[in-house]
Amino acid sequence: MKKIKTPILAMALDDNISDDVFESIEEAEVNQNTKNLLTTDTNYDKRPSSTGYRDYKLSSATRKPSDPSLKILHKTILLGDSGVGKTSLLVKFDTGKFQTGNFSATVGIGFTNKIISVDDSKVKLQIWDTAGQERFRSVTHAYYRDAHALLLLYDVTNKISFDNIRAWLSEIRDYANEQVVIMLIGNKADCNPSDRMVKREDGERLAKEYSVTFMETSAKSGLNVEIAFMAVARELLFKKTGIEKKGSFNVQDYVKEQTKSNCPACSTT
Ligand SMILES: Nc1nc2c(ncn2[C@@H]2O[C@H](COP(=O)(O)OP(=O)(O)OP(=O)(O)O)[C@@H](O)[C@H]2O)c(=O)[nH]1
Repeated sequence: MKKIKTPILAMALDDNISDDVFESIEEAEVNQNTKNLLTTDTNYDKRPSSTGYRDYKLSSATRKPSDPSLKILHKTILLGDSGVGKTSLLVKFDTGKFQTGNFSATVGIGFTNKIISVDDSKVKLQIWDTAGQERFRSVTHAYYRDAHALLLLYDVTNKISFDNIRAWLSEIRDYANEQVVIMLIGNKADCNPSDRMVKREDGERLAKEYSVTFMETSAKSGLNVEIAFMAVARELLFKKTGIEKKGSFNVQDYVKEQTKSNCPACSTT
């Protein structure tokens, strides 16, 4: 089995979220285009980073998943305009860190695997961080089709990034699977009230219109970051097993419940 290392594959250990590094290329489906984008674009820096962060994910380790259920990957993709905080959200979730003032646009696409414990099950999310810049759009489209979940971000301090959400949703309709789980995320909720350009209610309204789950997050403060990925993991697990187990799970109710204690300005639809 051929292995490929991408720059974003080392993980931080957590109570219920564990690491899983250097997954097989069969599962990862990293194609040659991606490899090229990850390694040859010299417009940004001599050492391009698929994550936008120069020194993120340079360590290496090899570990095989011992649990056979972990062979099932749930492909989750972060989407949204350049600069909305996709990489920051992933880095925060993965390492618990926020790197301020270190913005360099993501080049192409790269992934991180993360195993999330949901009750007595484990869900393996393969989280793809995409470049928000227009010039990479045709590359990222190719990844939508087999995605199980999409986290679509805008920046609450950037109205244009919010206005572009409709266009993103239309692209998703064109390229993604109908069953894909979509979560709309207003990031940078830590901002000063005077910098906020998109009201939470506007995000909620748009999410309702498209029947998708909504929440506000902050990669800087960590607000709702784990909840966002946990909600996706739970929803995907429910979609896979819910019918057999005759259980019921409503992702919107889950998010509402989980986020209500965080802060009054960060609840959900
Ligand atoms: N205040 C604040 N700043 C943030 C937050 N998330 C990201 N940023 C900042 O926003 C800038 C862009 O963040 P990135 O994570 O690189 O954005 P991106 O969406 O990955 O951008 P592309 O790679 O170009 O698609 C960086 O300077 C971050 O430090 C947040 O939650 N709060």
